[in-house]
Amino acid sequence: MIAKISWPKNNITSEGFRRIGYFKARSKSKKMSAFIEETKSLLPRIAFIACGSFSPPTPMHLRMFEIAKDHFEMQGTHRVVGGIISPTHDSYGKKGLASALDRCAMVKLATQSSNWIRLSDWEVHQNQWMRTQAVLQHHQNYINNQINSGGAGGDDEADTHVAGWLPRGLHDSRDPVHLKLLCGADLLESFAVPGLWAEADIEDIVANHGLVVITRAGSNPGKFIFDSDILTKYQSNITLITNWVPNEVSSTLIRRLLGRGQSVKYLLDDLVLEYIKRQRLFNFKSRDAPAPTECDS
Ligand SMILES: Nc1ncnc2c1ncn2[C@@H]1O[C@H](COP(=O)(O)OP(=O)(O)OP(=O)(O)O)[C@@H](O)[C@H]1O
Ligand SMILES: NC(=O)c1ccc[n+]([C@@H]2O[C@H](COP(=O)(O)O)[C@@H](O)[C@H]2O)c1
Ligand SMILES: [Zn+2]
Repeated sequence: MIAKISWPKNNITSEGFRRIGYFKARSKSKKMSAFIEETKSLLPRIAFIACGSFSPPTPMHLRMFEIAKDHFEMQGTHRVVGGIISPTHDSYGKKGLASALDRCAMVKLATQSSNWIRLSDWEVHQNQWMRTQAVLQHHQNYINNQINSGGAGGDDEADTHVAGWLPRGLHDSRDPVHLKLLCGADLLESFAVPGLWAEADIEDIVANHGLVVITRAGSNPGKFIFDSDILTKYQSNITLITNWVPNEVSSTLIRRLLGRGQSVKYLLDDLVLEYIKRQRLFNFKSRDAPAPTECDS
């Protein structure tokens, strides 16, 4: 309990002076933290969007966001106000892609403990697979509309309900929020796969949005940027961040272990794992399950 402090009246004792000093120091440090908060609030606001399969979401997908947020906040250059996970459309058709419904449910569970990373299911609800540039543009436009209208709507999603992926505190100020694409180094390197990405999209992403790349084993993003004229040209818009605590977990490895009936506990969020077991995703085989009898076949 905090002791009640009686203020010295006329005859100020040495104890009184000590207390006055204490209050002065306290108000000084209060002023200082208010000053720091005010300074922070002047920094440009940014948010991240990660596009991928998330089949299933792994702790590394979430770590990417934390690593990126730490980076910008420690540099003291930006305020990170939100993180968005946007699973790709079912028609992306990649091997091992669970249904959008299941992937979205798993992302929701995986982000339950975060107060700033959220699911956007906009991409999966489109009629077809969307290019990443279009996904970025949609979310950026939606954020801009929300800010300009003070939260009163602005486009299709807002007409019915406010999108759940919008950063909390978006309306704390009218300052713009700049959305950057967050990815691992392997996604950056996929820019070089012939026919996979349109050059105009790559240029728009790096020139007008910005790219935040987290290192990943087996990739050399610094060299990849050096080797590309377009990426070198817009290098100032690409933030390359070294992950000093790498974890080579990947959705592919999780799917492989699950399919073999091996444990993935501690590699995956418990809630996500429960969901996978319940829905029997990824050929999940339980070693505890009774051996099939003749009647089962
Ligand atoms: N361990 C990791 N380190 C850095 N980035 C990662 C890591 N795992 C995934 N990412 C990034 O997360 C995003 C989504 O990736 P994706 O859904 O393909 O995950 P994945 O684990 O690579 O899955 P898969 O094995 O199915 O390819 C991509 O930008 C990818 O580079
Ligand atoms: N041209 C493009 O915009 C393009 C090409 C390939 C993949 N992608 C996206 O990149 C992400 C890659 O995810 P995976 O690493 O799981 O394949 C997905 O969100 C996919 O939609 C975009
Ligand atoms: Zn991948």
